[in-house]
Amino acid sequence: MQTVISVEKVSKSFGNQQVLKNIDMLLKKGEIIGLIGPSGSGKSTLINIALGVERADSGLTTIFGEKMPNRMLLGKLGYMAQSDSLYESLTAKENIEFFAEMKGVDKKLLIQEITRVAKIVSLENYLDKRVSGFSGGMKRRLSLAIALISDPGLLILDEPTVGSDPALRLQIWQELHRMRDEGHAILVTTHVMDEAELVDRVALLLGGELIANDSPQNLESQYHVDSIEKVFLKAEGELK
Ligand SMILES: Nc1ncnc2c1ncn2[C@@H]1O[C@H](COP(=O)(O)OP(=O)(O)OP(=O)(O)O)[C@@H](O)[C@H]1O
Repeated sequence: MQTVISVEKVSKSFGNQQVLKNIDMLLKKGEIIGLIGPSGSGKSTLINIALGVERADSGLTTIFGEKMPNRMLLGKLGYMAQSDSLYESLTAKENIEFFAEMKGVDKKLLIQEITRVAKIVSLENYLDKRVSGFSGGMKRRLSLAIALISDPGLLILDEPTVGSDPALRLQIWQELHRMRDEGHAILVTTHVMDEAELVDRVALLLGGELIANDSPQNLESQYHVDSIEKVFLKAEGELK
């Protein structure tokens, strides 16, 4: 399978704090990787380095075989950051429209595309409402809708389901699985351990190192436990 994100021997320090130590990670087409780790373990830093927003001290990262940042790749990539960057004074529809135009979506297909992505996150009835009146969860969902514009080959989602209720989480995960089955590559971070059971591979960052990188089933049998939550606790030394 084609490699979509390649991270090779990446290290990064902020001052004298080493956040990432010699990280290797591959994300392939048709695969969902769940990047998990305690708060402050470097998940966002690793994503920012892969996206070319942050510079690694050493090592090499590529996306679709190209060094980032690379404008040519923007249309193939959907990114949802940990904090929403939305235009509060605009409506949800105007926000999606703005980003869709930036991504070069054909004007004739714009309405169809807005409706498609809004439906996935159950915001189709709020399209004409201003974002300033949205709850935190609604803003997360709008950010996810924006990341899904033009069905990108790679999705990078930092905590996509924060503020979503269980039914909506299920709907979002069904959509992620559908995209994966169609051959998209997805990198997702989450603090919700139930969600880590739904990925193809769990990448566990701890103490600056990727201490596990395998399917949820393999990790559970390796750690002799029955959930990823327990793998996580055991790896952290909390569970005997
Ligand atoms: N620009 C920066 N300057 C200095 N320190 C930074 C910077 N960015 C991140 N850090 C530090 O690097 C560490 C990793 O941060 P990062 O945001 O990557 O963690 P995370 O795993 O994404 O956390 P969370 O789960 O809370 O989002 C933290 O200790 C953070 O304070």
